[in-house]
Amino acid sequence: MAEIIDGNAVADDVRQSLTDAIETLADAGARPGLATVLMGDDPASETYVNMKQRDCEEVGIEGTHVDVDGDASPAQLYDTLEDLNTDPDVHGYLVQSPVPDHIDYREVIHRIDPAKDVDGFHPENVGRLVAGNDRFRPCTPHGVQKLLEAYDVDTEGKDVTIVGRSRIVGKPLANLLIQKADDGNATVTVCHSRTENLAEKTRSADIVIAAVGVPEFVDGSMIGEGATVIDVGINRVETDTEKGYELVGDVEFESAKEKAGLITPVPGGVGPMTRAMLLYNTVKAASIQEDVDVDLP
Ligand SMILES: NC(=O)C1=CN([C@@H]2O[C@H](COP(=O)(O)OP(=O)(O)OC[C@H]3O[C@@H](n4cnc5c(N)ncnc54)[C@H](OP(=O)(O)O)[C@@H]3O)[C@@H](O)[C@H]2O)C=CC1
Ligand SMILES: Nc1nc(=O)c2c([nH]1)NC[C@@H]1CN(c3ccc(C(=O)N[C@@H](CCC(=O)O)C(=O)O)cc3)C=[N+]21
Repeated sequence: MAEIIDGNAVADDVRQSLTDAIETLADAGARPGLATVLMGDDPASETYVNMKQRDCEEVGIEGTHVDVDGDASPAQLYDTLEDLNTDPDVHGYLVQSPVPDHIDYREVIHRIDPAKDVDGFHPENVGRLVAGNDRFRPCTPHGVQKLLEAYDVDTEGKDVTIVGRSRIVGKPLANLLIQKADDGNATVTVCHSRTENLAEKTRSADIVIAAVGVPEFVDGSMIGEGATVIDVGINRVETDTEKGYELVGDVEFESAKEKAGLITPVPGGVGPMTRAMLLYNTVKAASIQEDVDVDLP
């Protein structure tokens, strides 16, 4: 029976250690600023953006939010981005995905100043990461690394199987875990919808990371005895409850926890870490732009 990883507690620790860096910045007369941009009115996105703003308040980051009408033209959205690129009080910002169908998210990312790209999605930042010279690690992959570190799960020499090869989770995480670095040095297998014999690849792994977007895709039969299981998935499944939905991961928690040595829950696993690492990147962005050295956790 697995030990359950407490993502909220590790995220709290990250936030706590960031407050020292934020104080150092304050002593130098600088306050880190993060802006969130939300186009349209996707309810899940609204929840996340609100949480991100609350996180900012908690640690002393100046949070601002920009709502863009769901019917606005690409040019109108780009104007908003240009304003943020030139606003000296905004050290970092993100455009919450998904964006409406008439907007090309790739084009949006191109227009974000790479120095303010706290999601780490801009091609310049992706290239730097792949080259082993990262500036902003994407928040979810970085959060997974921090969770593993907090629970003393060494990745060096270990077999890691990632299910999912997305631009925002699977691919950058694979790149980070194969880096020649203390929090890398793993042997990584990346699975996707065309993978054959997927269960064999997860079953033989020391660490299984699920980022599939399919509720309960990975079950206990696909997990090796004692493995570490990281569930990145966040799926809203409709229920009869007052909220109307329940959050379900990409791992079938009940069967997986019987096999795993360590496992993340949903909610309370990777999600809070994603938000904590966004604050981390914002503090890093402010430190670079304000030319103030800070200690980052
Ligand atoms: N906790 C957090 O902070 C975050 C959570 N998420 C959650 O993580 C999950 C993944 O998100 P994201 O990476 O953006 O998802 P995407 O939909 O972009 O990618 C899903 C990946 O899973 C693969 N896949 C889908 N179905 C199967 C299948 N049947 N067998 C094998 N592989 C499959 C896809 O393969 P192919 O490439 O072949 O299509 C793709 O590579 C979602 O639940 C999302 O909500 C996302 C971001 C942050
Ligand atoms: N530009 C951009 N950057 C993102 O980082 C980004 C995005 N777009 N679009 C959507 C995904 C998803 N994502 C989550 C962040 C926090 C939680 C989170 O905090 N989850 C909590 C609970 C959330 C709840 O109660 O609804 C938990 O798992 O415990 C989840 C998911 C960031 N994303």
